[in-house]
Amino acid sequence: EKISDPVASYKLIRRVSAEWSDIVDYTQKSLYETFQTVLKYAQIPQEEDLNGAASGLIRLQEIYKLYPHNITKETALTADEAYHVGLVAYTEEKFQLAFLWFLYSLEKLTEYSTTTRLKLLNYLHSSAYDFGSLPVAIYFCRQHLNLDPDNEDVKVLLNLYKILYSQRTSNPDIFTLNTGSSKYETLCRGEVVKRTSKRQRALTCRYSTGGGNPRLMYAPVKEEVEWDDPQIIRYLDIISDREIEILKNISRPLLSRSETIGGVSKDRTSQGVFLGEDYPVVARVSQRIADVTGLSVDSAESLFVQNYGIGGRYEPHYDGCDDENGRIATFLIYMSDVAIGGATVFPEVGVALKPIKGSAVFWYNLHKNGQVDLYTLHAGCPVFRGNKWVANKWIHEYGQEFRKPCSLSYWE
Ligand SMILES: O=C(O)CCC(=O)C(=O)O
Ligand SMILES: [Fe+2]
Repeated sequence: EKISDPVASYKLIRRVSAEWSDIVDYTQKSLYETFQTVLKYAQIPQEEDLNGAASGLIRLQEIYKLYPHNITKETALTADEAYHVGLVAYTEEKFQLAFLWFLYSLEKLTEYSTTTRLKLLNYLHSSAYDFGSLPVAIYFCRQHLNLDPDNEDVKVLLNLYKILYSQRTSNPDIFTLNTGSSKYETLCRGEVVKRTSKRQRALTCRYSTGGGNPRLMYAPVKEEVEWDDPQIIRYLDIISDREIEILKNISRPLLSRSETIGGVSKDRTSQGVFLGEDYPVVARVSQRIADVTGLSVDSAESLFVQNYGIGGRYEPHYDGCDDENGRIATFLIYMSDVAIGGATVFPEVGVALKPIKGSAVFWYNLHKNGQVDLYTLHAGCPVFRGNKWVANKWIHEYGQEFRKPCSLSYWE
């Protein structure tokens, strides 16, 4: 949480996961039982966590168009570390990034590295080949053969690459990254769509008492329209720094990997926990949500607190579904600022919402007729620098009959 540089964070995870097992081995021999118990239950990063961190770096590179040299500007990786990131990219079939990491590793190679030149050359030509860049594959294959002239397998490969090269016309440039061009990725990079002046005029702000709610009369909330259709409202200063600290402190020891409908997934790399109303601060936040939105929170889900680490993200999805008592609305509270990245984006409408600590955004996922509003597709962009904390309150249909009545039109 304290480390904001993604590469430094990767290195720390790597160090702890590697060195910890040495400490464990060493202390197995000790007689101190309590120490052993601590070791057994401590949550020390495992190989899976380390691979996850490498995968996070790769996702950041893809979205923000970062070469190994860009992302390691502040913190360099060693040849062994870069080799590991390359391997993870390779297993994810991201051959161009794998290639660039192997190349970086080659540059950083020293006599103390565990990784060898031979291994790297082997991966360099395979990843260039897999990417479709045959001249580069041939170049590194020749280098490989220079170093290991009797290797028959490599000779066969070199011939194969040559034959394929003579037959192929396309030759993609493996040294130049192309950014993902999906709307989601564009928005995450901050390439905002220009707004028409009519649209801009609709984006107003005001103090609101939630339609004369007694609890808000003396302390109206600051409300900003972030988008008009679907309406996305931002509430500023909706939660205090002290409440945020309490929520984080309650959540920290309880966090576990968030899931999607299909279970744990690469699409959603955050940790989360549902907090019950028996915590006074949670009950207070729920009441405030009910006050400002004018909706009932009786049928809502418990508050879901989430933390996103390196490259942590939630790929585009809908919160709502057509079920009876579906998630009619989302109230998303930002419990941290994020130095770079981590915006909530709506690719169908071209909106990017920056996390602002203490603020919240609110939108309806469902039309009045209960069907999903397809414009509410949204995503949490990868966190590039810093740490992102949010809390979600998903509000459901039951209980809103008189607060958000259906329309007379079936289509509305
Ligand atoms: O973290 C974000 O910005 C979005 C989170 C989200 O969409 C969700 O948890 O459903
Ligand atoms: Fe969502």
